[in-house]
Amino acid sequence: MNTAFRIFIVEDDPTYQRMVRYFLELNPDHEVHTFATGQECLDNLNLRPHFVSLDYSLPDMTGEEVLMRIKAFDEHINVVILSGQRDIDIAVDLVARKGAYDYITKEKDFRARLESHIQNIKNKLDLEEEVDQLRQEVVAKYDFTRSVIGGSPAMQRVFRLLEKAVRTNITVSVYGETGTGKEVIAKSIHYNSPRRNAPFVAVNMGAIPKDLLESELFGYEKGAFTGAIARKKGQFELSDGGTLFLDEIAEVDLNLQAKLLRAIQEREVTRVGGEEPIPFDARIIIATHRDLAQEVKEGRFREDLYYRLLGLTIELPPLRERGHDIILLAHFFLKSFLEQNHLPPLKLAKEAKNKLLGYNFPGNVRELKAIMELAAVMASEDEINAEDIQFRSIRKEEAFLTKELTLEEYKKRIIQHFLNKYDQDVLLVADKLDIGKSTIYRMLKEEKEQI
Ligand SMILES: Nc1ncnc2c1ncn2[C@@H]1O[C@H](COP(=O)(O)OP(=O)(O)OP(=O)(O)O)[C@@H](O)[C@H]1O
Repeated sequence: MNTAFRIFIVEDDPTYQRMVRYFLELNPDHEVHTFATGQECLDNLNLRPHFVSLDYSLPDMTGEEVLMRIKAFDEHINVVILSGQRDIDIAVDLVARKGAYDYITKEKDFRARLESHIQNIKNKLDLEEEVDQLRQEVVAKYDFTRSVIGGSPAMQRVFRLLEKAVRTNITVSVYGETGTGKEVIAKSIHYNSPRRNAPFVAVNMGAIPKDLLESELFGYEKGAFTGAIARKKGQFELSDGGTLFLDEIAEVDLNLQAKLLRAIQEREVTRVGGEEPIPFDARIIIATHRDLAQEVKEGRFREDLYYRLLGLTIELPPLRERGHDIILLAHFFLKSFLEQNHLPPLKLAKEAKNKLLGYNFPGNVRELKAIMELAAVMASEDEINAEDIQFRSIRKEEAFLTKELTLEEYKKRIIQHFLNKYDQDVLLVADKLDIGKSTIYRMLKEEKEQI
């Protein structure tokens, strides 16, 4: 702890009071205050003691009453009851039911026990401080103005939606190819929302075997099935107060979809093998790389669940459509990798940038991250050159020609692709494709009219 550890001794026996004060003050980190009555102690609670040693029998009120009023003032104050032999039963009850930290009897080992309690409470407070600090760090990490990198018009649109999403509890559905950052977006929403101090729980529906998914989501009661040796909470319950991120939602089978719908609609779950409905309060964020509307059309996804989950829709564009973001992200990943590995800075050569800009990134941002990390390792001297950038994607490029469009439609797609790639810069795209800029303007006008 950085500040003094503040101790209240509430004790009407002056000899005891002096003795306890003496040995506790031997530790220079302790700030000790003594009070002979319950009222005096209560009057000074604004000093915010970390620890109160409370004699059970005081002249003006019982230890129970003082305890209750301390807890009503601030339930985090740790109170140890000092009791005589005849009050032990009451003291035990105060620990079990009224929130006292423990009780001590005034016997030989009294000093050792008091000191051990104080040490435990200090450790507990240190841990709480550490957890708080870590929590702040996570929150700062997911401040989306810093953690989600992107300056392209497509990502600016995403940022505007993120700002709207964090203000309410609306369900959010995130669509995007693999590696486009769906989970990063979900975390950013959580850590920028008022729910940031409650849990963010992510469940990858595609990664859990089908027959385990239900108990994973909803939990189970002891004896619900062979192997259920103790009751277990499900992810819905664990996300209470926070955010539940259901990744790869399209992978859930129709049977479980019905149960999901019920849970989300009623805002309560029933554990497998249980009867009692358990309410939960979590914001739901879903993600998929599939076209969920198409899944509905083909009968693989329930229409009612689809509409329930739709909420605010965020479409993450593939990296190849984010223009200069490729370079922003490349620098970002390069810098973090070098920092994490305590390596000196590296520049990114122009040819290396051009090589990156000309690639279609089937694995999206995740692939770029891996490429940059490898490039940092491969680079000699202080620069990453074109040959340090290695593409090893195992995914095929989009099967462009299998779509069977008309030549005119292909033309539009190609122009649109280049517009996205070069941040809607018509002149640059006209130059790259070697066509007249009026062709592009005409196409854009036609599209507008169709809308
Ligand atoms: N805009 C971004 N800014 C910074 N990092 C990003 C961004 N988008 C993605 N990343 C990083 O790329 C990697 C992949 O992101 P993430 O896991 O969120 O993708 P995903 O779409 O959920 O993937 P999948 O569909 O495979 O589950 C992560 O390391 C993530 O931190």
